[in-house]
Parts: sequence; structure tokens; C-alpha cells
Amino acid sequence: MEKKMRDLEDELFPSTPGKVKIERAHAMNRQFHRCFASTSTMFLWALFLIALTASYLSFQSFVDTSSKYFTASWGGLHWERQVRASALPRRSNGISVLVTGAAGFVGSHVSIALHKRGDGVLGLDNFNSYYDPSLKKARKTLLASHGIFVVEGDVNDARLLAKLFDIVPFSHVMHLAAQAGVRYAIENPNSYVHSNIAGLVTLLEACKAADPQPAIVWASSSSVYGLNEKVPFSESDTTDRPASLYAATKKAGEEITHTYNHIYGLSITGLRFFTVYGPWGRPDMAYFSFTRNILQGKPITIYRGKDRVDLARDFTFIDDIVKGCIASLDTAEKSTGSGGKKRGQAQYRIYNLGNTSPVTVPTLVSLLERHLKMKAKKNMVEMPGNGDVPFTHANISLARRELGYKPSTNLEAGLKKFVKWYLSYYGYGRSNAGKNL
Ligand SMILES: O=C(O)[C@H]1O[C@H](OP(=O)(O)OP(=O)(O)OC[C@H]2O[C@@H](n3ccc(=O)[nH]c3=O)[C@H](O)[C@@H]2O)[C@H](O)[C@@H](O)[C@H]1O
Repeated sequence: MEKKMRDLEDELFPSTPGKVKIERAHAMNRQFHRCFASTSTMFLWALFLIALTASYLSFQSFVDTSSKYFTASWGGLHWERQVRASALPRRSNGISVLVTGAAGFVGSHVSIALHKRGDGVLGLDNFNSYYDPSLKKARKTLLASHGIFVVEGDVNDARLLAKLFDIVPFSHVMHLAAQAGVRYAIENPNSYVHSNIAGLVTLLEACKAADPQPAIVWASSSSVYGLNEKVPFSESDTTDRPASLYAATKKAGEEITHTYNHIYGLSITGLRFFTVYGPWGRPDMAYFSFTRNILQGKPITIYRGKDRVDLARDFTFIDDIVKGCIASLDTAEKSTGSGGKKRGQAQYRIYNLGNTSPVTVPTLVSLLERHLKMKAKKNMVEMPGNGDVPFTHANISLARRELGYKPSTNLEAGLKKFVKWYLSYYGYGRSNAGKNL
């Protein structure tokens, strides 16, 4: 009994404490080794994984770089030949113009008009998706049918610009690439800074460094007059009350171009366009989206100012704007700088290109109804405070005097041409006509 008790005791509490220690020590040792072995294995695994990840990442970046290199939308001998051929004037004393925003509304019209009279035209456009890029592609196809090549690229791409100026000694740059639209700035403010400020500066840097330096004609906007009340708007009026970020970036553009004119001798002409409309226009603009909605039986929203006053715009037909652009190119003096240095005072001009005949938005709608032979479903709402101004009205005396600018298409005639184009492009019944704005 006593023995049984001892055996049990021994079993429960072994009599040789040392043995337990030794066994424990061995066990701990084994555990430690196992643990150490597993830690070092883990460490090795971790190292392996890090190495694997690093090599994967560098492989990816190699693939990215090479795919960028191999799939770049510009570069190569064939591309250079297209650039040269397109930019080459076909008449004696013809000019060679880089048109930025060439797949845009105004850009495509100006490019074709220049090409038709024998000037060299090279287009540049980033085909962004602010509105339906398929319309921009269609304009590109139209330009190609005239023999005008449009490079797919961004004005923020300094390497591309340097390459273009390296290939072609452009005499002029018609800078129309921009983030347009007054109200969209609420949604995407940075796109205005990116295109209208950063892109402009990148382009001016390229022009400054080019040899010869080109003369620059570029699109400012009637929106720089902002909340001014004195009408008609004159170039000498102050423009320090912009109502939208779009207007503010255009105003900044006028000051930035002035700086490049002053420091580097770049010849600058800024054109303040007043609500340009017409065939191949911009789907985000009122006359275009109203047309689409009326045809599709959808309602349109008409903004009204304070005290239910109708909003009014100095709507200007595209053909008149094109004439103003070309007259600006033709009267632009050469830039005076070279090697990035100014050699003398260069020309700096700003012109209003409007129609001098403001029309209210409800009248615009009535004209569309007449041309479309359909009634609009109208929602009248108070103008939201998102960048709109109540009216615009251009004084065009300066442009008339110095450019011979004389708009000749009134809104009724211009809208008739627009509606004709719209119906031929989208058709009557297509339910998705102009849907992807
Ligand atoms: O001259 C410019 O510098 C600018 O012209 C153009 O801006 P805006 O004059 O604002 O043209 P646009 O949008 O056609 O609205 C026309 C009218 O319809 C009203 N409008 C508009 C939309 C709507 O749904 N309802 C409405 O009543 C609206 O309140 C306005 O009264 C260019 O888009 C811009 O890029 C810039 O170039």
C-alpha cells in the first residue's frame, strides 16, 4: 500500500527532480531548435518572398516601360514622315501651324480651313473623354480625309512637344486644347488647372525653346468678363471678377502668356470666344444637348436669372470664329526670341470674337423648335450658382479694325446649319444620338 502510494507519487511527482529538469531542458532545447529552425525557415521564406516580389515588380515595370515604348502612340520613322507631310505648306508663303485641340470643335474647323488654302497643319489632341470621344475620332477621320494628321498626345507632354518642334519649324501655334465648359469645373476643378494652366505653360516652354519661335494664337474666353455689368464687353474693361474656375484659368492664361511675351519675346494673340456653336459642335453645350433632348422627347432645363430675367448669350457661329482665328494668324508678327532669349519687344494682343447680338436662352430654344419642327418640354429653373453669368455681349470694334473681323451669320441661320448637320450625323430616330456626352 505504502509502495503503491510511492509509485503513484513517483508517477505524479517524479522523485528525481534533476531528471525532470534535464528532460525539460532537452525538451526546451528541442523546442528552441525547432523554433529557431522554424524562425530561420520563416526568415528565409520571408527573404525569398521579398526577392520574389521585388523581381516581380521590376519585371512589371520593365513590361510597363517596354509596352509604353512599344505601344506609344507617337514616334518612329513612319510617324515622323506623317508629321512632316501634314505640316508642310502646299502654297508659296504658306504658314505651318501646330493646332492643339485639333480634334475639338473649333480646332477641327480651323485646321480644315487652313489646309484648304494650302497651309501646313499638324493637329495634336489627347482625345479625352470630357465628352463622347467617338465624336472627336469622327472629326479626326474627317481631318484625315483632308490629309491632316492629328498626333494623339497631350500638351502636358514636354517630350512630345520638343520632338514635334524638332521635326517641324512651325511658324505658328494655334492653341485650342483646353478644358472647356463653365459648369463642369464644380465637378472636376483639377482638370482645368491641368489643361488650362499646366498644359499652357508646358506648351509655352516648348515654344520659347523652339528655333524659330512660333507666333501663338490661343483661345481665351468671354467668361473672363465674369460679373461685369457694363455692356458691351470691351477688351479694355477690367476682368478681375471671374464667376467660374474655367473663367479664372482663362484669365490666368492671359497673364501667363503676357509673361512669356515679356520675358521671352513670344508673339501672343489671345481670342475671347463668345459661346461658339455650329456643326460638329460640343455636345456639352446648351444648343447641342437641347437639340438631342427635344428629338428624344426628353425635357430640357432652362436657367433663369434673378427676378426671372432670361439669360442671354452672344452666340457666335463657328465660321465667323474660324475667320477671326485665321485673320489673327495672318496678322501675327513673328516672335522675337531665340535660344530661349528675347531679342526685342514682341506683339501682345487680345480680341473679342463675338457676334455683338445677344440672344436669350428661351429664344434659342424657340429657334431650335422651329428648325426641328418639334416642341421642347421645358423646365424653367433658377440659375444655380455654379459658374454661369447672366449675359454676354461682345464689343468687336478692335477685332473689326485690326483683323477685319465681321461676323455674318445670325443665330437663326447658324442653328439651321447646325440642325442639318446634327440630323445627318446622328439621324432623326436614333435613340442614343449624342447620348455619351
Ligand atoms: O463664351 C465662353 O467663353 C464660353 O461659352 C460656352 O459657355 P456658355 O455660354 O455657358 O454656353 P452653354 O453651356 O451652351 O450655355 C449657354 C446658355 O444656356 C444656359 N443653359 C445651359 C445648360 C442648360 O441645361 N440650361 C441652360 O439654360 C446657360 O446658363 C447659358 O446661359 C462654352 O461652353 C464655354 O466653354 C466657353 O467657351
